[in-house]
Amino acid sequence: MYKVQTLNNISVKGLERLPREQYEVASEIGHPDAILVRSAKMHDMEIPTTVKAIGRAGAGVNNIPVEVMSRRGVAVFNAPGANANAVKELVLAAMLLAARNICQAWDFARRLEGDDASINQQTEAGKKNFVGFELPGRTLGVVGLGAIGVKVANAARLLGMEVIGFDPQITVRRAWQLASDVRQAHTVDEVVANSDFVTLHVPLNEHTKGLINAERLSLMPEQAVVLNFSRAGIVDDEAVIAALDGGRLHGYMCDFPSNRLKDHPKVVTLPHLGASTREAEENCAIMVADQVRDYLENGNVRNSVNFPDMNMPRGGKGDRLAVVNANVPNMLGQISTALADAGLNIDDMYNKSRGDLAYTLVDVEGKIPDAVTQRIADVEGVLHVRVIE
Ligand SMILES: NC(=O)c1ccc[n+]([C@@H]2O[C@H](COP(=O)([O-])OP(=O)(O)OC[C@H]3O[C@@H](n4cnc5c(N)ncnc54)[C@H](O)[C@@H]3O)[C@@H](O)[C@H]2O)c1
Ligand SMILES: O=C(O)[C@H](O)COP(=O)(O)O
Repeated sequence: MYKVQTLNNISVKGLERLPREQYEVASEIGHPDAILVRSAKMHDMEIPTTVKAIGRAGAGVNNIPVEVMSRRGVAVFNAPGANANAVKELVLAAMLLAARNICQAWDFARRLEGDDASINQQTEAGKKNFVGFELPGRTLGVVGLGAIGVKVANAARLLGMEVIGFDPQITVRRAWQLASDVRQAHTVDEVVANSDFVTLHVPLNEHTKGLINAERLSLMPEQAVVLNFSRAGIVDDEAVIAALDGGRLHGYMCDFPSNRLKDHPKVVTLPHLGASTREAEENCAIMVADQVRDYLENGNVRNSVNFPDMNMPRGGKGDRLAVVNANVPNMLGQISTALADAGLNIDDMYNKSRGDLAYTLVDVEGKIPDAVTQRIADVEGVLHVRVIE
């Protein structure tokens, strides 16, 4: 029986992928084999030594101590693209909210008092304060052309906007998906200097923290709009507030409320709603549950952020050994010697590396005795080893 701990609400559609006969799933559970999580912060959490996999039912993994997990040989998975449409739709909504001053105007309308004739009179007198602008012909700058950025860029083209994008590590797959008339920028500065709207779709890390700062805001055209549906921290809140108060920025639309931001008249903060659609929650949960299950039951790896992709079909009649180790010479030699010394014949073997980490699956004829597993676990550089029956 595998044990899976959930740290957030994970869609039942995903949990249903873990059959009850084989899986015990609960928010509180001893000795879990895997953890399923959304945005719960795991950096200060004591992660049990029994954990072999962490599945993030979503995109961003900045809430997970990925490097620490890599050193422990724990695989971390996410659900790339599974919530991209949900975020795209919210970004489009936010662009329209900003362009037409909808939140401010709605707020005005909700505060109207008096009889209907008076409300009508106040409406007609007040509407001049909310005159907006239209999207066709305006330029949208997209920083980060991954699953979400590409969808936002393509949708903006269909709305008649010019689009300029920047992503120095764009994948071939995303480049194929991107509308061919999206202009390529070579720096973030080039994006911000040429965009009426700038939208951010990059992970939060040491390179993207404070990506939109006072200097970059000063390059933006007058009355531009910044959209941040990626992470708090990618935008310097103080710099944005200064740019809004100084009249350079028209608005700041984001998914991350804070005391400084939430009541500002030119800021709209939503409560981290980007991925909060039924469809996205289901997509993410299903994708990550399937991946974690395949890893626990077969050792296969798909959409991990720290392990190499690996898919070795189960054909053999014996045990499968899964070894996570440092990516250094002679590890395979030591693993196969330990098996050979125990008289175990290798049926199939697959080894791949990713950065400092290497991962090996070995199918043997017969059962692997505990002593052999222990001998391999004791090899210097082996981070984690397990036998899958
Ligand atoms: N608001 C929400 O609810 C919500 C939902 C989903 C994702 N997100 C956030 O959005 C981020 C992006 O999600 P995604 O699914 O598009 O991820 P993704 O991995 O598909 O795309 C990220 C892209 O950013 C690019 N990139 C990385 N560093 C960059 C830099 N310094 N400059 C330019 N490009 C850079 C990468 O090359 C990649 O193409 C996630 O990491 C997450 O933090 C938020
Ligand atoms: O990175 C993500 O996928 C989003 O921020 C979604 O977070 P959530 O799963 O907590 O809604």
